[in-house]
Amino acid sequence: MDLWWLLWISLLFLVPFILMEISSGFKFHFKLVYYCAMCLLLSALAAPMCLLTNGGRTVNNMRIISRVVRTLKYFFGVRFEVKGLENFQIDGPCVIISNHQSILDMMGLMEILPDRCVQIAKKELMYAGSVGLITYLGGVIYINRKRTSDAKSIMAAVAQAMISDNLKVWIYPEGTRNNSGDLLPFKKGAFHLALQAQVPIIPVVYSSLTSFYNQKKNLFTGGTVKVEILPKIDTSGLTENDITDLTERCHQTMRQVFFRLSNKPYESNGQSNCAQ
Ligand SMILES: CCCCCCCCCCCCCC(=O)SCCNC(=O)CCNC(=O)[C@H](O)C(C)(C)COP(=O)(O)OP(=O)(O)OC[C@H]1O[C@@H](n2cnc3c(N)ncnc32)[C@H](O)[C@@H]1OP(=O)(O)O
Ligand SMILES: CCCCCCCC/C=C\CCCCCCCC(=O)OC[C@@H](O)COP(=O)(O)O
Repeated sequence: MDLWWLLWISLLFLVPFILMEISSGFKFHFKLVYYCAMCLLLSALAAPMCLLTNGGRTVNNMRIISRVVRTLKYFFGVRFEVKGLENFQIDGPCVIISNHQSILDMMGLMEILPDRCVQIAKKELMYAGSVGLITYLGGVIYINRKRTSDAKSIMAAVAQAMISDNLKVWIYPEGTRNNSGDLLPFKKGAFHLALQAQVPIIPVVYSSLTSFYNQKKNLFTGGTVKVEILPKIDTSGLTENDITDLTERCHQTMRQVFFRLSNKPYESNGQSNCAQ
């Protein structure tokens, strides 16, 4: 008899827990699918607008794309508090580096995207249906992360194009999405690029998304993202020998701002600053 009571009582607690788990997991995955579907839909809407306005692949399409993608935040209850927009107001090209936490970052990217700015993306994105098409039309530069020599020669060509076409280039120096609540070590491509083109670097930091978007906890609700555009870092006169220092300096600065914006105490003994 005692055993039966125990069983009933544990069921009383277990069933709602299991149901809650299933439904929150379901809700999380449903929302992610909804997000991807919205990206595909908005890209499919933006593509003909780009083609009709600008005819083909050009950075001018980024204006249309950013305007369309900015509507996404209203569907997902995400808000942005932006500081330092004036730091984007520099004449000529530059390399913009920012932290990359999830596919939701496309909203934060498009929220503040300056004029004449293209992004570096993994080549797999080209095959993401209408999203692939819109990235192509916007002039996104694709790299093959599995072939360092290819990636390097593409980046060298980008350095030339930045100068000749007056382009800003947006790079996620962590090289992959990272929702760990810290920054990954930085890869050096962005810094080589800035030095080769002799252009400044503008760091942009987004606060941690983990309070409202967390894959481990199946959490995806609405929330506010703090964004800070930091003052430019000059690279004139620097040489290849300064790359490691420069990478480390940018990583440290951005990591401090990341912790501050995320209301977390700064841990100075975090991950090594440079990718090995
Ligand atoms: C609604 C729809 C939305 C619409 C969205 C539209 C917008 C879409 C936005 C999409 C957003 C999508 C976002 C995304 O898709 S994020 C994923 C793709 N992006 C990136 O990976 C960018 C960051 N990665 C890098 O910068 C890497 O360094 C690259 C990729 C370049 C190479 O990486 P890899 O792992 O292969 O090599 P390594 O970094 O270990 O380096 C190895 C060695 O080479 C040296 N080296 C490196 N580079 C250069 C260079 N240029 N010249 C000379 N040397 C160079 C380097 O110092 C090192 O040497 P040492 O120092 O050890 O001696
Ligand atoms: C007809 C073919 C249909 C294919 C459908 C593909 C489904 C994909 C649909 C929507 C994707 C919406 C994603 C928005 C753009 C996200 C860009 C992005 O964040 O890429 C991740 C990349 O930064 C780093 O990748 P990894 O973390 O290294 O991995």
